[in-house]
Amino acid sequence: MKDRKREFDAIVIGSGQGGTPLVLSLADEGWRVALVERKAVGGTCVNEGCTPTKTMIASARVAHLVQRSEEYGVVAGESSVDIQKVIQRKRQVVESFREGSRKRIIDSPNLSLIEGSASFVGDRELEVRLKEGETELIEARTIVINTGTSPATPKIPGLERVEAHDSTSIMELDELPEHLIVLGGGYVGLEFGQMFRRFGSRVTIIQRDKQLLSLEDEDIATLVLEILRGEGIDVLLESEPIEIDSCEGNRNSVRLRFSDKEKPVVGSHLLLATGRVPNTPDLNLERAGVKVDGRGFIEVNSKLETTTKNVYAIGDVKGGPAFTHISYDDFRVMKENLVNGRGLTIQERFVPYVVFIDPQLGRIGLTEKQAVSQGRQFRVATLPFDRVARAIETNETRGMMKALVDSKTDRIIGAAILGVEGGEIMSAIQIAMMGNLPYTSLRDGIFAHPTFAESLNNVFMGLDT
Ligand SMILES: Cc1cc2nc3c(=O)[nH]c(=O)nc-3n(C[C@H](O)[C@H](O)[C@H](O)COP(=O)(O)OP(=O)(O)OC[C@H]3O[C@@H](n4cnc5c(N)ncnc54)[C@H](O)[C@@H]3O)c2cc1C
Ligand SMILES: NC(=O)c1ccc[n+]([C@@H]2O[C@H](COP(=O)([O-])OP(=O)(O)OC[C@H]3O[C@@H](n4cnc5c(N)ncnc54)[C@H](O)[C@@H]3O)[C@@H](O)[C@H]2O)c1
Repeated sequence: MKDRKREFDAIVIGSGQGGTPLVLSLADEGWRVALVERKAVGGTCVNEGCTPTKTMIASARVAHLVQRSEEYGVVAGESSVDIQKVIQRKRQVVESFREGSRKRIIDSPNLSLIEGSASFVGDRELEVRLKEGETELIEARTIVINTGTSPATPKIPGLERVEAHDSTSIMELDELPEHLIVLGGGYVGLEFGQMFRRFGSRVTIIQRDKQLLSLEDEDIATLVLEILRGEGIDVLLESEPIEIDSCEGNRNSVRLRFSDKEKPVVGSHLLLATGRVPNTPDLNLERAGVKVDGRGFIEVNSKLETTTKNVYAIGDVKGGPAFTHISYDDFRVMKENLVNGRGLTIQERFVPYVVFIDPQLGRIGLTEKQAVSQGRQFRVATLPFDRVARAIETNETRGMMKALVDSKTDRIIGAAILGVEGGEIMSAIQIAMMGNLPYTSLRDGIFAHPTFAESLNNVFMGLDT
């Protein structure tokens, strides 16, 4: 134990997507700040989430286009994927992001980076088990928890006896899986499933629910299913293994058993993509009086205040939508409230997101099923991508656009864009929603030809017929 307790104006636990900009801003304002991080600066997004996956997905898209080159009249010859080079490229991008972030932290006056694992001793005091083995006590009048989540491990008999990968370890494989079994048909399962299929692996996705991407509308989920099956991915719906074992005499084989009626699925590698759990058990939150919900997520009000005065929680650890841009918005709220006493809340903010399969699924606002359950009066506009000029010209016709418009106000209340650059087109719709424009502004707006955005004219014209 270090003998001197250090005191700060604020301590942030976890260098996630909200915590890192928050410590930099507070230090900039002259606060004496400590950032405690137990693994790597940059948190999940930079080291294990968005950055590495989107870098590898870019490689997978190139592999896919090479395989399709003859459709464009280009003869590319034999091609293969060098997974080690793919991984090397991913490591370089991650390292550049992480080191950039680390340098900004280290160079910031008033800011101390403490590398170790923090847990509460009291409501203003933390003990940090430092990486080099010692422990240190630190104290502050303001404490912000930004500790994120970790991959969940489902309770399935036999799982402990096989080698199972999570979203982090699957990006560090020595070789391409011959047959990857993906358990879970959510964001992680679909992004990795398609990626490895495009790298050349056989892929089977096993999903417990009756559709992929459980929260999405059925028409969108069905189209996603068709697209993935069209690329040769096996998808089992309403399937949940009851037991897992390894095939006798073959260390590298996993076998998933289902109920008696279904055949077992055997593969070379297993990826668990069944959700994430909050990083709260190590924090000793009860010593600070900070309450968690039944799943361990920290309870906060709309100002991100926990049940303990001057202790806040931001990002994934508070539950709710788990995206980098949401954690970053928590930072904006936190900073304005701490520095300028503005009393901002996270109520009624936009929650856009993109599932980075190819074609992408960009989403904003209500789904149709949410709009129905809220009793909203609305109209639905749809347009298949094979009626979009740019999509035909670029031979990327898979997908559809779907938008919901309030019947009384003509305002757009939700959209799902499943198509190439779906995230960018969704963002254009989001800007219209942010500006509270009626759908007619997009129907009648002049957009450059031939862009994907131009098809916003056509999708909303559908409401007039
Ligand atoms: C495979 C994958 C792909 C993803 N892709 C996307 C995407 O494309 N777009 C998107 O918006 N989101 C994506 N996400 C989600 C995104 O990564 C998270 O929403 C985001 O990182 C949340 O950040 P956060 O601020 O909550 O904390 P995190 O980024 O999770 O960081 C928390 C930090 O706290 C540290 N920590 C935990 N406990 C302690 C402790 N006791 N002491 C000290 N430090 C501690 C951890 O080591 C970690 O560094 C993806 C996630 C995964 C897993
Ligand atoms: N593009 C992005 O923004 C992006 C990408 C990756 C991850 N993320 C974030 O990470 C979080 C975690 O993603 P995820 O895909 O792990 O979780 P998820 O909750 O999105 O999906 C998990 C799926 O696994 C299924 N499942 C659970 N247990 C199962 C079992 N035993 N057998 C079969 N199926 C089972 C569930 O029905 C669910 O559909 C997401 O909520 C998201 O916020 C975001």
